[in-house]
Amino acid sequence: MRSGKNFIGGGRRPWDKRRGFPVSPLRRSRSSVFGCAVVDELSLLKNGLRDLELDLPSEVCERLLWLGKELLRWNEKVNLTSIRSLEEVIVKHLLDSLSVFPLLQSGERLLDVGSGGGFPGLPLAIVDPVREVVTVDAVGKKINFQRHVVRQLGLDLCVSLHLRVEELPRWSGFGDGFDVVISRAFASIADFALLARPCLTEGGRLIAMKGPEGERELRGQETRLRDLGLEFDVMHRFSLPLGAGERQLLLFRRI
Ligand SMILES: C[S@@+](CC[C@H](N)C(=O)[O-])C[C@H]1O[C@@H](n2cnc3c(N)ncnc32)[C@H](O)[C@@H]1O
Repeated sequence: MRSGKNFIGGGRRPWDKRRGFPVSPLRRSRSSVFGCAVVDELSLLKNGLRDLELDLPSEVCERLLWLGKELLRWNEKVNLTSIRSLEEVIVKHLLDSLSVFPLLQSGERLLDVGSGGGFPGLPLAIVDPVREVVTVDAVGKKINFQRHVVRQLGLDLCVSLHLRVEELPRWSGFGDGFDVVISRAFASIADFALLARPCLTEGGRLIAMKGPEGERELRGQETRLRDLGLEFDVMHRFSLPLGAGERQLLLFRRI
């Protein structure tokens, strides 16, 4: 894992005490990647993680793959994602979610707004289970899935809430708010900032996970963001593996 900073390695890990986690020997099945037969699922995940400079223990990779498979299993009955293959789930959900991991600092309390099937919140909680992660979504069936994952993986510090983010400051566990509020495919930068700003601690950060449209969306919004008490900090660009698209991570700081 990158610099090992955020991962409590060695000794007994939080999930060791879990009962009933469906541990099965990893199937290293060969399969197609977006149509071309190339690598097995574990290699696809590990290669992508390496590109993100994340070196995760095998059991963490196993948990991530389990999440991907479980998402697809539930998706046969409950519509959670438009993605239908495990390869695409690995690239577009797991790896994309984890692209933000190197930007987080150890111990920061994280809120994922409009988390849908749990992205990016659940992969981030799996990789760093000693971080407090709260995910919210307005749709109950999506939160039901997330709660199932949280239970099965014993993610004791991850809480999934069925509510609108506007209601979150009234939640009993809100406390002083969140050090980092993140969203992916949730709303325009301006709307995300408006809704998320009340959830930030002083000095806290917003991270908008965007496609290539991020930079364009940001243009001309600085004054509006400043009026909300937010300042643009930095943008990170990267490409998903296998030509799955450009991504932009836009960071803002509460001033
Ligand atoms: C396009 S999905 C993105 C899901 C996930 N972040 C991802 O990238 O896969 C947007 C999600 O935002 C949720 N949402 C929309 N408005 C919301 C609000 N005001 N509060 C909480 N969730 C909201 C929707 O229910 C939906 O699940």
